Amino acid sequence: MWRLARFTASSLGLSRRFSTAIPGPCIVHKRGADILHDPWFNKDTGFPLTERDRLGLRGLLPPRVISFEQQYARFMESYRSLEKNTQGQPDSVVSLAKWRILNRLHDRNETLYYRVLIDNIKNFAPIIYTPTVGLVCQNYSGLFRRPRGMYFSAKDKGEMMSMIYNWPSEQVDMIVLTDGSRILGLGDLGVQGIGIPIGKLDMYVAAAGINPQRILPVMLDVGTNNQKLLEDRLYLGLRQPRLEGEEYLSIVDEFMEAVFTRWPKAIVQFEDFQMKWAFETLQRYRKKFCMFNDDIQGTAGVALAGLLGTVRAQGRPLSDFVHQKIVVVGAGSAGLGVLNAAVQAVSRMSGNSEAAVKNQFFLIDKDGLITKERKNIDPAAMPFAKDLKDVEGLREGANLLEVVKKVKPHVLLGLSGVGGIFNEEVLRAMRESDSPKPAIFAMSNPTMNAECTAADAFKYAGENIVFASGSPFQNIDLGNGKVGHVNQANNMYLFPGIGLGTLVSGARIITDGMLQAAAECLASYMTDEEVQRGILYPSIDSIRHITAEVGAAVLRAAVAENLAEGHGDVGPKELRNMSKEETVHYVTRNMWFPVYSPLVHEK
Ligand SMILES: NC(=O)C1=CN([C@@H]2O[C@H](COP(=O)(O)OP(=O)(O)OC[C@H]3O[C@@H](n4cnc5c(N)ncnc54)[C@H](O)[C@@H]3O)[C@@H](O)[C@H]2O)C=CC1
Ligand SMILES: CC(=O)C(=O)O
Ligand SMILES: [Mg+2]
Repeated sequence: MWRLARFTASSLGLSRRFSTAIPGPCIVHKRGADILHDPWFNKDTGFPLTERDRLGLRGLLPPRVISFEQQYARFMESYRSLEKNTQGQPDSVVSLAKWRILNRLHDRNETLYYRVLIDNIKNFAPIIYTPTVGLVCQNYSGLFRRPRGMYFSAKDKGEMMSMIYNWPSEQVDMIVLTDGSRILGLGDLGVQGIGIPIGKLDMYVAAAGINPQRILPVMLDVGTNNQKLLEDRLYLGLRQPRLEGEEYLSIVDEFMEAVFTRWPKAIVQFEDFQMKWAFETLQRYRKKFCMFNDDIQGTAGVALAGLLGTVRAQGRPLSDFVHQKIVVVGAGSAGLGVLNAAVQAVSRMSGNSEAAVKNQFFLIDKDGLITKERKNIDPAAMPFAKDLKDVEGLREGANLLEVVKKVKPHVLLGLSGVGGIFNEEVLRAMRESDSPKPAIFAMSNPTMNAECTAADAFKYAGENIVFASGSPFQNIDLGNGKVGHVNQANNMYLFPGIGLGTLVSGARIITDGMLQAAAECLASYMTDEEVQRGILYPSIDSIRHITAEVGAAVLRAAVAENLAEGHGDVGPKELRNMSKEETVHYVTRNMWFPVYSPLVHEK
């Protein structure tokens, strides 16, 4: 049962008032200490006297009832004292201390946790998401206190169909799944990669208002090839090399079958799989199950929106995108996803075939510029390999500096996972770019893996650049009142809306059309005035608003493709008849918002 409530702009971090859904009374079958130990129901000292009486809580709590607002203020006070007390300590120590205090609240009282997260998303996203989540994964075995999510391992083969019923929630809407094989730019972290699905799903709750009772972080532990972890006596995962080939795929197949048998309407987001499995599983499942790969498809949409923004920032019409020279550094799942989306966009804009519009793109991997001369070229990178006759003065394997000097690109975009690879020389070479406003996108995560820092980009490539990074950096003070704006080009601007829009449309698959709608929505979100100032993406403070817009765009695309089967009591016909504004309202109405709901019916 759902009631509508109206919240003020400040309580939701939104630019305008809008309605969202809060749960009505829920019936709790537990009693006494079991309720206090269940973070979903727990209100700590906030239980009103009637609930204490009727749920067997009398005497289990100190007598005074503390309001939600007071609890909130108390938590924020503790958080600020922690900030004060850790001043001067190394960043990693401070970040982990902040993660611990948030995680403890998450373990204890989910309503309060998600409320502080939503209201302080700008400050807390870097803790629960990138960059700190990377550090958490690296130290996971030591930080582990209580399990969160589900673990399916190679040893569970044949058991997954029954195991899936061990999850206590009746309904699951959103699953984020990893095999831990490529965690951010940190490589194979095995079972410790579970931190990523947890962080992504926290963003789902904060940004998309997915009900936290209906999320499920999942680790598929098929072993690890990380020798250090295999030798670590505290390592919590399987101590065996990663499964390969059919053995690997049979584990993923079994998991997918189990999930969709129990929850046919769930959505599975694949996250941080090494490239070969990222592409293979996407092809294998995308027409069969409701799933997408965030690193390939979410990142592509966010990068494309940013690339279109850089055209507008140059004061040029969007159609000029077809003339932009773009160097992509990193030929992995993310880099190739971006290139595929960019090629599709240019092909649409120019009316030429995809094969005919690749000249403006240059792809570099660990062995330098990829050309047709390359031996054993990865099939996924093949379409972007340069013909040497089209790149006069460049050679197979040309290094990044040579390529930048020769091509003079409008955009230099890094998805290599290699920190600092956009060094002083490379950044200085971008001063000779053919663009009046060269763009530098250092998209690798976490911060230490960014291709360059914001400060270096503005210092060496010039104050006139447009800059974006995958993890957050502070804006740069350029002196004389001028500010070098730092954008966060991160798939967090799209994946929550892709998931939410798909969920409330009731579509059973996620198509290119739905993903394209998401990217176009993000691309058109900023005003010309903002884009001229180098602001390509909205502030994370307005993440719920942008997610509602993206979700509605995804939903409308699903309707247009005749895929929307409806959700809850809203059928396909009603979805078809909704105006654009009504779809945004409908999506927003389906967002969960954390408030204490009554646990007993009023007499
Ligand atoms: N900002 C965002 O939203 C996102 C950022 N990423 C980041 O992108 C990075 C890469 O992710 P994936 O593509 O999935 O990884 P991947 O492992 O599939 O690909 C990495 C690519 O970088 C290349 N590379 C390695 N060393 C290089 C060097 N020295 N010079 C040039 N290229 C080099 C490799 O050859 C490979 O092609 C990670 O750091 C990840 O965190 C990924 C997805 C989204
Ligand atoms: C942001 C993200 O998905 C990544 O770095 O892998
Ligand atoms: Mg990822």
